[in-house]
Amino acid sequence: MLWSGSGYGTERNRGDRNAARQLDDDPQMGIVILLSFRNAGRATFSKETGHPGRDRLRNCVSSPAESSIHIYFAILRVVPSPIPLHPATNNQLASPNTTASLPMDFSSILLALMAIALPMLFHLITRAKNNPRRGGTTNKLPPGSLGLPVIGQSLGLLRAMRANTADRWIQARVSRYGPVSKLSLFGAPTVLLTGPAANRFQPRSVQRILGERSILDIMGADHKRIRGALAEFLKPDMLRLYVGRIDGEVRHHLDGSWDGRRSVTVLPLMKRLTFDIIASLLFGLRRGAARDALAGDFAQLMEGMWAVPVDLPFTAFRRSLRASARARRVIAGIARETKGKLERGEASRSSDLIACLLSLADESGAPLLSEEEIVDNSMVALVAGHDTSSILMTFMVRQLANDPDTLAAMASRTFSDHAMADDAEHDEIAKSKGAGEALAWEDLAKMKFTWRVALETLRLVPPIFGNFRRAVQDIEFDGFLIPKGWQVFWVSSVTHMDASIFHEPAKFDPSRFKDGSPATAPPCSFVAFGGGPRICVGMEFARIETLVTMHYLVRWFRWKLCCKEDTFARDPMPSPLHGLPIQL
Ligand code: HEM
Repeated sequence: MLWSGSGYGTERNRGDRNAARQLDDDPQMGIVILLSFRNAGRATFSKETGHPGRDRLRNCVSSPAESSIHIYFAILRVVPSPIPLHPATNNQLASPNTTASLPMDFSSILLALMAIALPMLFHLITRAKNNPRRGGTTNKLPPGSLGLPVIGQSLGLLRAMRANTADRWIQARVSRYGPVSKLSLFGAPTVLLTGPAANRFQPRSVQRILGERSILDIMGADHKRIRGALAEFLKPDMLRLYVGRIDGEVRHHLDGSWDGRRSVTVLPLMKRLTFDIIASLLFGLRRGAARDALAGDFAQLMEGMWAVPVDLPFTAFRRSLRASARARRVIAGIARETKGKLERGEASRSSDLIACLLSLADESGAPLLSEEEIVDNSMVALVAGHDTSSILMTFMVRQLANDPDTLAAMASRTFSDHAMADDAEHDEIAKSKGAGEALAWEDLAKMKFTWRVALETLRLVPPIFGNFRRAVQDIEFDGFLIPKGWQVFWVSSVTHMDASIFHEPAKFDPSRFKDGSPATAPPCSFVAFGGGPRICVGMEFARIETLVTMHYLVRWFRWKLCCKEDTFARDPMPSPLHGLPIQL
């Protein structure tokens, strides 16, 4: 529950500078956690080699309270944690050896001392302010205990996450204190909220790796302007032009990386496929060395997004910043080239995202977005777009491996009963196409059941664990006060697994999305794509690439899971055991 930034790591490092500054300005800042998005729950704690895991977890929070959280995690970094490795993954906790490999120079020692002192001070100040005997606001704060200074309930939660029992951990709090409760996490006072109503807060974010002018970092009119610009390209009217190009990427990928193999590992392949699709559509990058290099840079960039934001040699964060700088140079170069092409009439607004953004002008005819904004938001779209859909498709493959009825409703159960499967929607569509003919927009409209399967998969395993919001003013929530400046965090599990909203919530039942959304569900109940003014702007894009990919997968392949143990971890994005190896 500590990762943020729409789950793309987009907020992890945000506000590193601001955080410390704002903490000074306002010692009362804290975190509010909205437990309304699914918390599938397990954070892995990794090697100190820059692998995501613990590094990721410790850095994803970037709020006014973030500095104390980062410092808290710095403690975990220099002091070996007593918490054991979760057996289900290869990820390891930092051992004394791995910590010993850290450069324990003066800055590390200073960091460690600050790590201990600042959160404690912060905790004590906040506690004092909230003490009723001192005229604080405790009487309006929710029930619950802040626990021990600095540590609070953090270790209990972290342990639960690593054991993939965070859902239960949270549910236990809800049973004990009700839907709104306070606790202390990572050195900051925190409020847990549950229910659809909790999904309606405004986010804040700052992002170091993706740039300061990204949609994730800005608010108000600027957010509207940039969102409007991205939506211009990501709207259905525009995307319908690209179904053929996506179809080409999918078929090329399946031909090259799946066909003729006896087994494949799904998650990394899906990541590469979604990267290729998005690089092609957003940047017009064709297959080849430039695209491969950018894919490498993005993989490195992603690792650092969940790393401690300490810009020192050999850290994942430093590597990520460097990869980000390289990627930005490439994108800036593409933007310059595209500008030239637009001027010479060799490209049009609909060529790709960059051409579209460059073509937009305000009422006075001036460019709507600055060059920096174009680069930053292209970076966001690339990160946001490929790390999410890839997870959705991976978990659909996992589901279909053990769910022959769902598979049969999508395509024939086996290749041999093909002729009998008249009602299977992908077989129906295929019958209407000529050999090798690409799918078209109209075909996607017929894939209703497949999209329901996707939505149900997203309900059970939302790629985005949650996101941060910040109270821009004092808020009354359910009779309790969320003070201005407190960070608010929503997670999806409680809402998605709420039996009063989703009947038999643990059951995989695509029919609950028959009309596109659960018939009786209140607004903000299905929140895999978020909700409100920050709802995912790439939803339609995700729908298209998912449907096209699933069409060819279920028509061309049958598969079995290789691992007997069918588990997944939150790393912090959901990640099936060993990346989901399957036998084809
Ligand atoms: C299955 C796939 C996807 C899922 C589950 C997903 C989920 C989300 C979620 C939960 C948010 C945050 C909403 C909030 O804070 O309330 C979000 C925001 C966003 N998504 Fe997606 N997303 C997906 C695919 C995509 C794709 C393909 C793109 C781009 C091509 C994209 C671009 C964005 C952007 C730019 C935002 C920020 C919107 C804003 O702040 O106004 N997403 N997404």
